[in-house]
Amino acid sequence: MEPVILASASPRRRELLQQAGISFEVRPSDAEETITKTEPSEIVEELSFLKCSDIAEKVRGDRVILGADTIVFFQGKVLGKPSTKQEAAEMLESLQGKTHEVYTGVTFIVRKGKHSEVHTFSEKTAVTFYPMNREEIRAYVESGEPMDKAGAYGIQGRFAVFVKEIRGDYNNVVGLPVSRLYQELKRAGIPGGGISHV
Ligand SMILES: Cc1cn([C@H]2C[C@H](O)[C@@H](COP(=O)(O)OP(=O)(O)OP(=O)(O)O)O2)c(=O)[nH]c1=O
Repeated sequence: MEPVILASASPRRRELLQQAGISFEVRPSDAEETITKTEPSEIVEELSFLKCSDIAEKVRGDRVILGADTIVFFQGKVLGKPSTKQEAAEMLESLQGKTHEVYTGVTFIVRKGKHSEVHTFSEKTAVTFYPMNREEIRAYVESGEPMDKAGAYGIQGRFAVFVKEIRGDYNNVVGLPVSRLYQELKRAGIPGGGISHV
């Protein structure tokens, strides 16, 4: 089978696919991320579809194209990637000491001849932070780690010391629920669930 085409610039998604043994090549999408939904699961599913279909339109042949999107959801608000350090600090100030949810939406399109099958799903993980003081928030923001991450933190980085508890798939927080993805690829009839046994 040809490698999966990953429609994402996220280094975390690359690492997770590598770890899972799913062979892939990268073709990031620059599709505009327009939201028409209100439910967090629908938002991430819609955005993952936008990224995936953007690349699916640009590639030829029988291929599997994969897109994903991650957001943080807290008290009815969607937190994406912060655009300034100030915004990052505000996000962390609101999340510290409390529990929020991380949603990742995944779409993969299976192209066979003239036919395309679209598969979309999302996963939710609840994450609880320990309380953080001003100095801890300031120092973390200064580390630069928050800026390319939804909710202004990376569970896989130095932020780990502030994570009290998680409920659900850890990899979903990092940006790609690989176990669910593997199950869905298998269910869709992708040989070996996309894992190459070479
Ligand atoms: C909550 C959290 C998010 N993130 C990351 C995962 C995603 O890369 C990012 C959310 O932004 P996304 O818009 O989902 O993805 P992206 O812009 O990085 O890549 P692309 O659109 O090309 O697919 O936040 C972490 O790395 N660790 C975390 O703990």
